[in-house]
Amino acid sequence: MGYLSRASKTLKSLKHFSVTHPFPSTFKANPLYTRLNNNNNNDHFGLSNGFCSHSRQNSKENCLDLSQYPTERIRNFSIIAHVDHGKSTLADRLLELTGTIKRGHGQPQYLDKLQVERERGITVKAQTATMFHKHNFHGTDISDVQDQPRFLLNLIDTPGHVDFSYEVSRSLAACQGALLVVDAAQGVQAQTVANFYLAFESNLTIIPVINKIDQPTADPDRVKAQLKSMFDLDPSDALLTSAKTGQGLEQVLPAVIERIPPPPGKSGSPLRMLLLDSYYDEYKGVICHVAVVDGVLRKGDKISSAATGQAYDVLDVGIMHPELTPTGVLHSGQVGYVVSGMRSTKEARVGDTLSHNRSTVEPLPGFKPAKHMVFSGVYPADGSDFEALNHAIERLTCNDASVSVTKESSTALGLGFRCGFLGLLHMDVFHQRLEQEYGAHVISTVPTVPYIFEYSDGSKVHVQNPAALPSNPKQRVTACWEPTVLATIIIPSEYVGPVITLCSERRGQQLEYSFIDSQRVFMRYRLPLREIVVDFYNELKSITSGYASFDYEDAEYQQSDLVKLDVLLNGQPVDAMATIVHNLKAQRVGRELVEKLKQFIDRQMFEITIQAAIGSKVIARETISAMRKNVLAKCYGGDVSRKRKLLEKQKEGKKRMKRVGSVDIPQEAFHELLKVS
Ligand SMILES: Nc1nc2c(ncn2[C@@H]2O[C@H](COP(=O)(O)OP(=O)(O)OP(=O)(O)O)[C@@H](O)[C@H]2O)c(=O)[nH]1
Repeated sequence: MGYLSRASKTLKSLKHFSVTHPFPSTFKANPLYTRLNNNNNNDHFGLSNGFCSHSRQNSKENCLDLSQYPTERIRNFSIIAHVDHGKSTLADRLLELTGTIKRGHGQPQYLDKLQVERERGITVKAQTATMFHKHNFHGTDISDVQDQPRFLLNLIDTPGHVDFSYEVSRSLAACQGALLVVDAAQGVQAQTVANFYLAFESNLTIIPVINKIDQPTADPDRVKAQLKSMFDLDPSDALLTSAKTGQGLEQVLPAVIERIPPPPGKSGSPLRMLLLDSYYDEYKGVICHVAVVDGVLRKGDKISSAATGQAYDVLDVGIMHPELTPTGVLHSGQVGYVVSGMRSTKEARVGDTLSHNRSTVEPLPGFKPAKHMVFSGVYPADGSDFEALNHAIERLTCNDASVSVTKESSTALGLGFRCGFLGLLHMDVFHQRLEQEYGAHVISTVPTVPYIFEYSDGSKVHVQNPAALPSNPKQRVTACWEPTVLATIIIPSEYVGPVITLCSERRGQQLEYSFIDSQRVFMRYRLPLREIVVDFYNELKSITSGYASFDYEDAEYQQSDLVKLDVLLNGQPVDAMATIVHNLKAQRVGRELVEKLKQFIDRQMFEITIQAAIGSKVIARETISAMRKNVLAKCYGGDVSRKRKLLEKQKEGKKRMKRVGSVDIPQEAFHELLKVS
């Protein structure tokens, strides 16, 4: 079951409980606790020495009395790494070690709770879990584990893919340290570099963890040397672990406690908390994840938002342990959740400062707004579903604050939305979540990057939708600019040639070329964003047999020679298929577009011409000859009910088509166009 549904189930059970019984004043009565305790028998807290040990109830209650954790006994840390280097698996092991989840709980990558994360095996949302751990500082002579001081540890598991680095940077705002996980065989990769700098610039204490040392090709010494040469990290500080076999894991939490400083907040100061994330629950409304920087938050308090000035009552407050666990209070330095009756997504702004109502506090710095790299139209597959899609997008954006949404309309597709995403994977994941979590079927238009066009009257416009440009931009446009990125590419040295060729084909400019060690090359390129959003990474992977790693950060705009490419069906332009391309590539892209469309549009009762044009100049053309698609063609004789079934299926398929003029276009045609670069 996905995280959201599990969390909402928990909330539902709490809600139900509060109707039939007074809300539990002690944790003993909490049904969630009962569930955990029953599930775990003696195992839940008895996994190891030094942890919030004992299965007994009062021990759990002791842990959850948050007043016993002054900031000196709190550590907030993230796990950051390149994709697939083992963050989520390491998080699983730490949750098990501390008894927060049962060992062998069933599902690996426990904190990857969304269906899309499980299906794709990637982390998309940062997830926080609170753990309790007993620790004896070096030199302190406390031999009995029971007498050792207990620490509250907030672990934030972060995504590795470049599209989700906004999640990483937001998570780091709640932390004082980070475990930088590096695969012992693959070594430092592009996102290792990017994540290191994110943590470094946030002044976090970085603990290098060389993971997967169980692999036959593991070479921890080589990785240590890379960490030293690239980041000046002391090789003796690196922890060697295998999250798979458990080797070396016992050093991780002691290192977290001893090396990472406690959070700096002051309990006695007025309340200030940072809104880190939010999601929508059917019953409770918006659930906010917060980091309490100063002061104390209690259930029943009245709080207000610095961004909107709106006041709210705190209806519920607690920690993620790892599910929502009410505690009634959060002290400074702690990370947890707050339910405050927010009903709309617009109220929960990530990066907002929440404080006690009417108190005047300096707002926290918040976050840099998300930078949208790719824009695409999102339309309901069936035009009558617009309201349902509107509702679904509103709910989903509450859980994914990095998507921008504005309404738009298209002559071909009707009413819809223009959405801004952090990258193509982000866009893909957003669509998948709309479908899986909200049952919405959508058609998305060709993704575009945000261009700037200057018109002859001197005005400049940001263009996120190619359809917004006049068909012959050359008539009025005097200059145009496109966004660029600074890309980091790390590859084994034998692949340098093909990668340089690929980058030049994509209009890249090499900025740096150096060796990380005897086998691996580090390259920096400036590339137009348009050239990397579509299929660059796949091609890079394929020409390097999967060994390349790639990351990018946004850079400034550069002047460019851009044209609008229109697609016409039977002479009629389809606004949803228009795209902006570099003049030099227009011919090739136009040809590919019409060929793709020819493959995906079925023959119809009349001839269809498909054209790609710049202004009035047609640069590519294909024709689909007339014919009714006979779905019964292969049905020689046979049962009449079988024929009826096929015709019904054809009718059903037609519902999923978009009619542009007189031409029916299947959804897949729109999807396929996304892949043309
Ligand atoms: N041999 C070995 N495999 C491991 C180890 N740790 C993780 N893995 C495997 O590596 C793969 C990726 O692990 P994840 O924990 O999902 O990696 P991640 O860094 O969280 O991935 P993203 O969230 O997509 O960035 C999984 O198949 C794990 O089973 C390890 O110590 N040894």
